[in-house]
Amino acid sequence: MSDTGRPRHPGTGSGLVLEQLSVGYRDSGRNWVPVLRQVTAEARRGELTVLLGPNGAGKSTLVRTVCGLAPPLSGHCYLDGVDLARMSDSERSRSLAVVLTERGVPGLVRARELVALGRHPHTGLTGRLNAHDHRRIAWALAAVGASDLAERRVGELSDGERQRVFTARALAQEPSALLLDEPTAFLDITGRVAVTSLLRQLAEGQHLAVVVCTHDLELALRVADMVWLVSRGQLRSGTPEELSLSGEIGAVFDGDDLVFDTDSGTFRPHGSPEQRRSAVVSGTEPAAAMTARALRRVGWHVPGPDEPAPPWPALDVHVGRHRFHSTHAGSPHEHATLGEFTRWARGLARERSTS
Ligand SMILES: Nc1ncnc2c1ncn2[C@@H]1O[C@H](COP(=O)(O)OP(=O)(O)OP(=O)(O)O)[C@@H](O)[C@H]1O
Repeated sequence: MSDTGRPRHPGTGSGLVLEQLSVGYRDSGRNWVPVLRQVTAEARRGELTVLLGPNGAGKSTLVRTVCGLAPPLSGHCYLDGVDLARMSDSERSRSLAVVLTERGVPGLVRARELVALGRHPHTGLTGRLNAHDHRRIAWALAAVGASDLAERRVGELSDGERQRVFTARALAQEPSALLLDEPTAFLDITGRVAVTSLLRQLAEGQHLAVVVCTHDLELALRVADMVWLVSRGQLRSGTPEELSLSGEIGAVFDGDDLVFDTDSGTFRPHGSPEQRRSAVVSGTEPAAAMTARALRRVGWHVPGPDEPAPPWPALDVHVGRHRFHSTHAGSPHEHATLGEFTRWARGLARERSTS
């Protein structure tokens, strides 16, 4: 029997298990339309599992079903051997914490108060926090490196800081599994690397099954223990290397402008030299504008303020207050001065025009 007193499913271990699960949505005629059919996969405790797939593949529909916001059309989803569909709402909210993409936050709430909401499934009807609850809130803030943000108002936090606080709220629930939808969506390169590494550490350190739904393909492939790849109604699971070598990542994501390079495990633009040397620059002005200018001078194609950004830039640069952060072929780079960065970018542009 499980901690909740419910029978465990014999074939399932710890973590989140999808078994022959079909998920879908209700159309305007109130009929259920399947999006993913009979998928079977496992997200183990201690591991970071990344849910990937092109737009419209069914990632959000799967997340909604696992969270209990939509019923499975058939099949099961088990958490630590217990069928989530058979859990009460309060049981589910104690075991499974969900961080959805939330931008509309009551700005006046302090970070500590927001994290305290994570204790709600444990505090009973009174909602009164005891010493254990307070310890757990402080622990959750510390676990995401946000103790110094505790008394700050949530509305004043940066996107990256806010993401940490929402993750702390989920951790305060003391869940067995953590499910996050696009946790890096509004972050710059540094923030994306930091949040992804944090989730990796939490999975291992807290022995949680962490499932992250993201479009951040290259970063995901670098840090994921397992990938759930959804496309055309199916889900394939495997390590990033397995899915790269089998050609499944390429089959799903290769496009007119982009090809998956199995040697490096990253995507590269193919086609015109402009695509191969396309760059985007964000960050503090006027340094960002000067950086774009330096990049153009050494051979990069950087769109002007009124031009659309390339969907898959070969070089993604963020100009911080004291450093230049960039991502090229999935690897982060850092330079202290614009001169140093420009020399590095010039070499890279030459490489990319000959390779
Ligand atoms: N309520 C709905 N009504 C109509 N179509 C829906 C509904 N919910 C989902 N769909 C359709 O189901 C498919 C899967 O949608 P879903 O949002 O799960 O994809 P996704 O992988 O999360 O996409 P994205 O990466 O663009 O967020 C899409 O074709 C979508 O249009």
